[in-house]
Amino acid sequence: MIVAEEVTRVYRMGKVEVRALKGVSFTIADGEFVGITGASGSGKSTLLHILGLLDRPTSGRVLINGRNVQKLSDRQQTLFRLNRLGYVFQDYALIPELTAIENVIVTSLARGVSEKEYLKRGAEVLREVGLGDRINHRQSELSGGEQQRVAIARAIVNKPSILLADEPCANLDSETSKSILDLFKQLNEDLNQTIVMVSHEKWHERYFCRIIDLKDGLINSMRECDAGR
Ligand SMILES: Nc1ncnc2c1ncn2[C@@H]1O[C@H](COP(=O)(O)OP(=O)(O)OP(=O)(O)O)[C@@H](O)[C@H]1O
Repeated sequence: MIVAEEVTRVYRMGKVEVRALKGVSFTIADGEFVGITGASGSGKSTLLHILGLLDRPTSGRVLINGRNVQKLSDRQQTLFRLNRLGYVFQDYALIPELTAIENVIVTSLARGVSEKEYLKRGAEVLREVGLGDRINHRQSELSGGEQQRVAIARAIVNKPSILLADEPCANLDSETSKSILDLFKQLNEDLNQTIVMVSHEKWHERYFCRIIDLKDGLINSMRECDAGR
C-alpha cells in the first residue's frame, strides 16, 4: 500500500520559490491501477518522483507498505528501488552507449542476478513490448517510440510490485499505446502489481481503477473509473 500524507515539494532557485506540491494526501491499495492527470505544471512528475524515491518531499511523508521511506538512507532507498519499484521516466533516461537489451538489464545486474538469466529475461520483455528485432540497437538507432518501449521494458523486467510510469505512451501511436496498456493491465491483473501512471489521454481511463487529478499542486478530484468498479 502507498500512503501519501500532506506531501509538499518546494523548489528553490535563488529567490524564486516554486511550490510544486502544496499538501497532497491519498492512499493507493496494492493492485490498484491509478492514473494521475492534470494540466502541465500541476505537479504530476514531482509527485511520481517522490513516490519513486527519486526525490524527497519538503514536508509530509510517504509510506510504502507501512514503511516511512523518507527515513531510509540513500543506500537503503537505492536497494528499495531496485527490489520493489519499476520507473518509466518521461525522458526515457537510457544510457546511449548501451544496446537496448543492455539498457533493460543493467539495473537488474546490480541486484546480483546472473547475466545469462537476465539476458534471456531481457530479450523476452523486449519481445513483449514489440522490440524483439531491436535488442542490439543503441539509442541513436532507435525511434523515439522505440526508446520509450526500451524504457518500459527496463521498468518491468524485474516484475516490480510497484510500477510508476510518467506518460509512458507519450510518443507512441495509438495501436502501440494500446498494446503497452494491455501489457500493464495484464501485469496488474496477473501479478497484482500496483501501477501509478501519469497520463494526458482521456481514452486511458478505461484501464484505470481510479484517477487522481492534480491542479496547481493540490488534488483537484479523485474518482473511480470503470475498471475499478
Ligand atoms: N527541478 C525543478 N526546479 C524548479 N522548478 C521545478 C523543478 N521541477 C519542476 N518544477 C516546477 O514545478 C512545477 C510542477 O512541475 P511538474 O514537472 O511536476 O509538473 P507536471 O504536472 O508533471 O507537468 P508536465 O505535464 O508538463 O510534465 C512546475 O511549475 C515546474 O516548473
